[in-house]
Amino acid sequence: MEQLITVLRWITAGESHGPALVALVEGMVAGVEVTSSDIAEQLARRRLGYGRGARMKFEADKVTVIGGVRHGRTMGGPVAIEIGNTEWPKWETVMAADPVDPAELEGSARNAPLTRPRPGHADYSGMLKYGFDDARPVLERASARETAARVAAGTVARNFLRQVFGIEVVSHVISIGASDPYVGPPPRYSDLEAIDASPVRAFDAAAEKSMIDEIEAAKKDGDTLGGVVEIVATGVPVGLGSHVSGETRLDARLAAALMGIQAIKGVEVGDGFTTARRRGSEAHDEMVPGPDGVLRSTNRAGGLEGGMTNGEDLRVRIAMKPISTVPRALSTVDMETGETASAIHQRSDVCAVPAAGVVAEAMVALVVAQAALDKFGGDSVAETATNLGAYLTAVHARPPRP
Ligand SMILES: Cc1cc2nc3c(=O)[nH]c(=O)nc-3n(C[C@H](O)[C@H](O)[C@H](O)COP(=O)(O)O)c2cc1C
Ligand SMILES: C=C(O[C@@H]1CC(C(=O)O)=C[C@@H](OP(=O)(O)O)[C@H]1O)C(=O)O
Repeated sequence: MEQLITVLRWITAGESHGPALVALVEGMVAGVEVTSSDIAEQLARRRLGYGRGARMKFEADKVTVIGGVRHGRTMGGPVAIEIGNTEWPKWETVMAADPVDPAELEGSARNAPLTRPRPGHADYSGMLKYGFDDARPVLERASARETAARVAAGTVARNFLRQVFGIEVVSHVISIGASDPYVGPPPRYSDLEAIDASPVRAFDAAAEKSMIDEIEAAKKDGDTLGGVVEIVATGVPVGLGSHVSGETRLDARLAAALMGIQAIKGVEVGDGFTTARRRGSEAHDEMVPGPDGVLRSTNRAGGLEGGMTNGEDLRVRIAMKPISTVPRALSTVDMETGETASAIHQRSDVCAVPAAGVVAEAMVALVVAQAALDKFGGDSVAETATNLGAYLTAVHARPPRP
């Protein structure tokens, strides 16, 4: 029998302008408290952010939980969540699943073949790989609209982590474009409300102003921006993940999940790139005996050593590239004629870094929940909590107090 490496799995389906997106979460224990409004609340956070495009203003995310939850609690089976696209009526012919009468599509601007691939988007490689003359089927699935489904899946993981472990996940934007980066201590979960109230999801007023100035300047120039986001998980017990192989290392799993978010081009664990410039004596987190076990004087490692959590806050950063649908359209090649052309540009976000932070929180919650279920197992919240309790009793007894 094939070895089952992980218990928790998730998958999404659906296109940007299709009728709906769907998220499936398999392997979640029974008894996790989750409601449609919890999911809607997280989805609303993803839509916020200075610099997002027109679509975010007129579209709504319509949440329906279609399986796995009864009266606000998971039942142990796969959780299925549908997010209706309220834009669907405009696209129901162009994106119809069943064949349509060609006469219905004739003259439709929305159905015009997209043959001028955007440098930086999935258009070009997708057209060649899948043999399409039109980039539509590629961009429909490459689009970060899909991240709404990830946030929905992440809500189930988030609630599980809070309920059983007291783990909370928070993110904040460090910088946008060339703005002055935030330097200071990482936020706590209690700071999340204030961060969400910031139009750029900044933790600091000076950094916020610099980010907004950057977005304004880019918008004026018909340009787009990326940036850096930090994600922190608090309350994580020691020992999630494992050193025994590459694929069980939690830093590797987090990096893969975060890199899987559209437009994310870099992941840093703890002080990552800064640590590479330090000497060993200044790079690690020294240990001292404390009343409740071992204490650390710093957390440069971001709570991860040997692919395992070490009991400190888990801290990772992601680098997002600028949006590739640049209003001042970039040069490309028309795939129909072979001639030089301007890349597709209809509408777009100027900057989606604040939204990417909310998506990254969801991915961190899913990966940490997966690692927690790998370690503690169980079929119900109560069973996982009992297993956790026995482990924590053993952990807290070490080392012996002098
Ligand atoms: C929240 C979010 C919103 C995005 N919005 C846009 C957008 O409006 N226009 C665009 O061209 N790309 C946008 N992107 C990025 C593209 O989806 C992404 O660049 C594309 O799928 C190609 O993948 P890659 O950048 O990972 O190579 C967004 C990404 C995220 C995470
Ligand atoms: C719809 C969302 O993001 C979209 C992500 C996206 C892209 O290319 O990734 C392009 C834009 O879509 P459209 O081309 O239809 O304007 C964004 O609005 C969303 O986040 O819900």
